[in-house]
Amino acid sequence: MTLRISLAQLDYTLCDFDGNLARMRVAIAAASQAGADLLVFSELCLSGYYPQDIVEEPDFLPRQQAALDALLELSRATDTALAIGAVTRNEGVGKPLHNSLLLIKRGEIVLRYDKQLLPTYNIFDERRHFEPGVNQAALFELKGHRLGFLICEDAWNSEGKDYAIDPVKTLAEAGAELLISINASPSHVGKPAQRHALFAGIARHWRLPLVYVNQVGANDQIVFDGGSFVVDPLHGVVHHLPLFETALETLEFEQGFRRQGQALDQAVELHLADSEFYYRQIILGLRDYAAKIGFHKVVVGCSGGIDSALTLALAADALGAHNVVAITMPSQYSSRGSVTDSVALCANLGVSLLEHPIAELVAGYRAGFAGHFHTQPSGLTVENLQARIRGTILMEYSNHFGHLLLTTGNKSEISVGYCTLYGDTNGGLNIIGDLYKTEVFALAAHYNQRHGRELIPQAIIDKPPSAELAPDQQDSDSLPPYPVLDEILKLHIEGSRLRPAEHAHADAFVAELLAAGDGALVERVLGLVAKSEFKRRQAPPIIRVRNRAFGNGRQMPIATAW
Ligand SMILES: Nc1ncnc2c1ncn2[C@@H]1O[C@H](COP(=O)(O)OP(=O)(O)OC[C@H]2O[C@@H]([n+]3cccc(C(=O)O)c3)[C@H](O)[C@@H]2O)[C@@H](O)[C@H]1O
Ligand SMILES: Nc1ncnc2c1ncn2[C@@H]1O[C@H](COP(=O)(O)OP(=O)(O)OP(=O)(O)O)[C@@H](O)[C@H]1O
Ligand SMILES: NC(=O)CC[C@H](N)C(=O)O
Repeated sequence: MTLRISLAQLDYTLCDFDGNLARMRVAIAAASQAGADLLVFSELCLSGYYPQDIVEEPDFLPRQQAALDALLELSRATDTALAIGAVTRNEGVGKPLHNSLLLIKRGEIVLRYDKQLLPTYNIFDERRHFEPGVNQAALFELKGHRLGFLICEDAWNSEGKDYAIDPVKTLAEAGAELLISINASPSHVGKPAQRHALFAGIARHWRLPLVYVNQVGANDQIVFDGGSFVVDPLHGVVHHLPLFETALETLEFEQGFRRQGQALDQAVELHLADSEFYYRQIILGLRDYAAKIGFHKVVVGCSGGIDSALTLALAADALGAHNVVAITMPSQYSSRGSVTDSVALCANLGVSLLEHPIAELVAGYRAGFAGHFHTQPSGLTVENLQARIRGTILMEYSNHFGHLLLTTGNKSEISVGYCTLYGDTNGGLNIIGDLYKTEVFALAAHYNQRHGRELIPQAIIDKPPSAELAPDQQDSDSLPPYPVLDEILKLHIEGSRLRPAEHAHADAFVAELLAAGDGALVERVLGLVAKSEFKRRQAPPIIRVRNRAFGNGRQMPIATAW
């Protein structure tokens, strides 16, 4: 018999139980209308993924229960069964909670399954809160189809993780005929293709079709790209929902999948060029961060350099140009281009630009120290003073107008600590902090291409990177050229987590440096990375776009002899 399955790819706000329930209610109405037998939501959909230590708050479970009760009530009015994710209580030994799947039909929970493989690596920390489920085949028969349920990491055993159990095997051997996987799978460059390859392999190996539902949207650093899909054992992934957008779609399943009566029997490829992927992930990341917190406008220091230009351009697309304010703060060391290029950039983007010069403030500060320093501060102290005065001015605009300050450091600078604490590191969110400087240039070029116009002036893209904190200063005075620095950093920070092609490239590049006797340079870079951990610990959250981002994806001590 034909089974109609709806896939609900929704954007949940963490612990907004009423709001999440309202989103689910709309999906239930649409799926019922479409005659769905089963509506599949994503992992932990009632609370959103991942509520972290909020799950330990005494009123977390009662508040989630109220939403669940309302959902059970809603489900009485429809024939559509609902597969949802929720935190449940563990009545046995171990951690007090489970990460569970509940199958709901006509007001009853007809199946409960507790996630068996709990990811605890990189950005994940599920073992901190949850006890794994015991080896259990979560089977349920619906319209003559034996469905087998999984929760996200349950299917990732084959990814070199070497878990002792394989929930997919358990289900296959117990006689599942169609696998249903609910997920909260964070996005980074290369991830959608990785998922397709993994799940196509599973479907082929076990000769089982599969439905994969992911959430979409951003929660702090983490962005979910959605991209839910269905897999046919012969053809691989035969259909996917859009990336970076909410969606609800109803498919038919009998021997294979059908969409609006058409058989889905062709493999579909999902390919976004890296720059476009970064663009879409960052836009969604900023938009959701601002919306979920309640910021409407952002403020950015505009130096006439590439980092602030790209930050402004992305912010203008994410929030609307009228919601972005740029501030130019020329000093005695600022090039003419610093202001003229800023004016051109902001005019192109339609962003308002305010001028707030700092020369007098710097002079006043320097004079104020002279008595105690027995000389006026100079060198690095004055470089940092300028950055801090700018950082303070930006925070004053943020305080006064209530705008979110976007900080503008890229991954290369953040890696080696080439930034001033309480200066240009000030801010509430960093949207380009997981892009190496070479990727910042590539994304700026892509941005212009995407808009069919040179919105970011070529003069900004072409100028040599400079902090402009001292006369004729260039980044290359203190750092190796960015194409060299970035390859060393990629290998050091991301290593085995790089995509194969990136890994091979960085590996060969660094091997060549070492063969050319540049071992000291590599050592210096590694030393700078280690020494600047204290700055990263105090830095604003970064929207994650690569597999290993700074933040809780790379947890390093500060006071270490390593
Ligand atoms: N392990 C540790 N734990 C806690 N605190 C530690 C610490 N080590 C140093 N510190 C503290 O940190 C201070 C040094 O850090 P900080 O004040 O930031 O200054 P610092 O790292 O010495 O200098 C900033 C560097 O960034 C460059 N910069 C600045 C601004 C923008 C750009 C750009 O192109 O974007 C580049 C600038 O040219 C300079 O080379 C020390 O005085 C000390 O107070
Ligand atoms: N003259 C300035 N006016 C306004 N903001 C500035 C100015 N100089 C620096 N900033 C702020 O400090 C950040 C660090 O800038 P800096 O020029 O030192 O180096 P950068 O990392 O090359 O960044 P960018 O490419 O944006 O210039 C800038 O992105 C900007 O937000
Ligand atoms: N929520 C999860 O279990 C996520 C882990 C999984 N490996 C993923 O990234 O897709």
